[in-house]
Amino acid sequence: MLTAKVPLNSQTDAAGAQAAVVCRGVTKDYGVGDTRVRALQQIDLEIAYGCMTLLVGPSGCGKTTLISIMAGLLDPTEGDVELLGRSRKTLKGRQLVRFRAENIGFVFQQYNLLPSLTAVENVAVPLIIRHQKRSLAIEKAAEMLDAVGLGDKMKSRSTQLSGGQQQRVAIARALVNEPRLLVCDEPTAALDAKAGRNVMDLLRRTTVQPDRAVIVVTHDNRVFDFGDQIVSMADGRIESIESRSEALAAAAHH
Ligand SMILES: Nc1ncnc2c1ncn2[C@@H]1O[C@H](COP(=O)(O)OP(=O)(O)OP(=O)(O)O)[C@@H](O)[C@H]1O
Repeated sequence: MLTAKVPLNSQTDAAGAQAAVVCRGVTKDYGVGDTRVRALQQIDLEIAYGCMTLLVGPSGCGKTTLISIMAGLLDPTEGDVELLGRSRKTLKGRQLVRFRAENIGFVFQQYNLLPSLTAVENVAVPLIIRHQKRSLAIEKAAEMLDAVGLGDKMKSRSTQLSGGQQQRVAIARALVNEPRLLVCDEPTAALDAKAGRNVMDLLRRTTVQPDRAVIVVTHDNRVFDFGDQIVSMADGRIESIESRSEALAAAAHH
């Protein structure tokens, strides 16, 4: 067991399903006084376990702000957030940093790989930071790289990899701690259509599990059919929530 996981969430909905993240009345303001910008307004949202949730909407509608709050990176101005069964208000300072490191993985549009390290060393970084023995960390990282289809690129540096391959290394790095919540901000934006679909397919295969949840912010309508639920935002609010079957039916009518 690599990480101390929090116990399963006691939060249940009417159907008895558990939610990985619950937002209640979440509002976020940036700045103060005349410069104040209300980025989120009264967001109520549940992110179910076992699902990939896509967060979509026009530029500036608040997607990055909302996932930053759901990933425990940003405090809401008002409202409650429950993260993997823990009230956000009970997580402060070093405890919050540790909770994030143990439970939440991040994948960004920019892969943020360290160019002086090999692929396997990049994937091992989160384990080494958490004081895993180097040889064990490299072993675990190699398994993860294999799982994302890069078993033959262990020793490659990022400059020798394609964009899609670098994003797969970044996904392996985000998954090496076995996070229960994976948060991805525009993971396919820098990729061509085929590499984008490969990355989404990989995210689904490796992360959609009964005790995990994945949230993906995307502009990329080429990947909408990968989501189990599609949350559309506009102007800091949630406009609609569609399940996979509804989204596919709507797409078929266009
Ligand atoms: N640090 C900040 N300070 C002030 N305003 C901010 C800050 N970050 C975001 N905003 C504002 O909050 C609103 C929501 O921004 P956010 O980045 O969450 O939107 P987004 O939907 O992710 O946009 P994009 O798709 O362009 O990345 C915007 O009006 C933005 O200008």
